[in-house]
Amino acid sequence: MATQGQVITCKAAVAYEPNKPLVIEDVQVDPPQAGEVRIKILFTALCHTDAYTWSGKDPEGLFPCILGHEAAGIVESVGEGVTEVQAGDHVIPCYQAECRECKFCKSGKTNLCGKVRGATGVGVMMNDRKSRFSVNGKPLYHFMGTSTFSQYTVLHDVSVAKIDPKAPLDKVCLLGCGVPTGLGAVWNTAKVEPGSIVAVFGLGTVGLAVAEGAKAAGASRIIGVDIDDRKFERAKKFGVTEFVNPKEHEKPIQQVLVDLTDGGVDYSFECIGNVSVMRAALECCHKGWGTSVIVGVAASGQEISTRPFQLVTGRVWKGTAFGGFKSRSQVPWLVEKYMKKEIKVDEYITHELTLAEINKAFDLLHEGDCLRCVLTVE
Ligand SMILES: NC(=O)C1=CN([C@@H]2O[C@H](COP(=O)(O)OP(=O)(O)OC[C@H]3O[C@@H](n4cnc5c(N)ncnc54)[C@H](O)[C@@H]3O)[C@@H](O)[C@H]2O)C=CC1
Ligand SMILES: N[C@@H](CCC(=O)N[C@@H](CSC=O)C(=O)NCC(=O)O)C(=O)O
Ligand SMILES: [Zn+2]
Ligand SMILES: [Zn+2]
Repeated sequence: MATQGQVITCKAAVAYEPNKPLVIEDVQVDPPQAGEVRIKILFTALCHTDAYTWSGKDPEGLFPCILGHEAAGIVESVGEGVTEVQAGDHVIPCYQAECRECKFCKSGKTNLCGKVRGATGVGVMMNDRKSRFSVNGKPLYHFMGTSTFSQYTVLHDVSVAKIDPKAPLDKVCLLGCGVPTGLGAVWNTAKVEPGSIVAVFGLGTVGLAVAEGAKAAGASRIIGVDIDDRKFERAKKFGVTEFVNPKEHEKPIQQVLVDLTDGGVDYSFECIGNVSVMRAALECCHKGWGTSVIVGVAASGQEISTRPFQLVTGRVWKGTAFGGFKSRSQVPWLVEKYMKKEIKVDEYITHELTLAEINKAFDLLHEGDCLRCVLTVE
């Protein structure tokens, strides 16, 4: 490859400061070092977690940086010792790594991986604790170990899932975050059984994927809760069977749901990132067994609370990261499921723009009818 071993200059969207428009810059991307992979990103979507970090409310948010973590691309070159991918492979960057060797990976109890998390949380690569990105000689921080708002990016090899080259990258880029998170919250974290009553708080991409997962799991009722009525019609296509808008009720939403379900739901999922809603999601669960899963990401300084009695009386409070999926092992499997039309992906894409239009894409993300906006990066 002509670019192998060379610094590549390419376009990237740089976040210089919280909430200030991203700037499309010519950035320099260093070659991958040992255990690293340089990827040509072809498509990236925007996730609300990008917006959250950009807002300045993420305690791990560092600036200037290159955001982005829901993407697909092709390996451009690999560093020394990389064996599982090679130039030309089609891949999905995985913000949640899977090394298969660390205490977490070997535990069989979690999809979290400890190998590179200490570096990805502070915006650098593990090898030399430095960034592979710079602009005019000044380093830019990496984000979530992925930084996909760039035509080229460098990842740790443990964060790269090799996928079927026949899969359409402009669609399967969504399998880098939101859709697997919702499906996995149901299948892996909650393990919803057939016949269950499920409540989904927040009907964005993640909440709709929860509904899709719950329908596939055989839930008998899937109650969608959202403050925006416009979300309801679309949610039916993802499996939501009933809708509740908390604004239309005087009683607390947890009481509304308890009354609707003869004592509470079997499973609830908070897909917003609002700590008051997290409490309601727990408290609408059935005494003795109801389980609530926190999926939404809440801002720095926010804390959850409830009466311990809620747990003493058998409700269970859990959380999920990337839906509990082991990234390198299971993202290719999710891609296959999509290819076999067993899971939706296209249906979550409501907008398509280019990397140059990224600020417009963030504006869209905050409007009610946008689920995922896919950017063409090339
Ligand atoms: N745990 C994980 O691994 C992941 C977490 N996330 C997080 O999941 C959350 C949801 O992401 P998206 O679906 O993309 O967001 P979104 O913004 O598209 O959806 C949120 C929905 O919640 C609704 N909503 C807002 N306030 C509400 C309230 N008080 N009561 C009821 N509904 C309300 C909104 O109208 C919207 O429909 C975000 O916090 C995101 O950061 C996203 C991906 C992975
Ligand atoms: N830096 C943030 C962390 C926010 C968070 O919880 N991220 C999720 C993924 S959200 C994807 O869109 C996650 O998987 N967390 C596990 C992890 O190891 O980061 C903060 O501190 O708030
Ligand atoms: Zn995300
Ligand atoms: Zn690991």
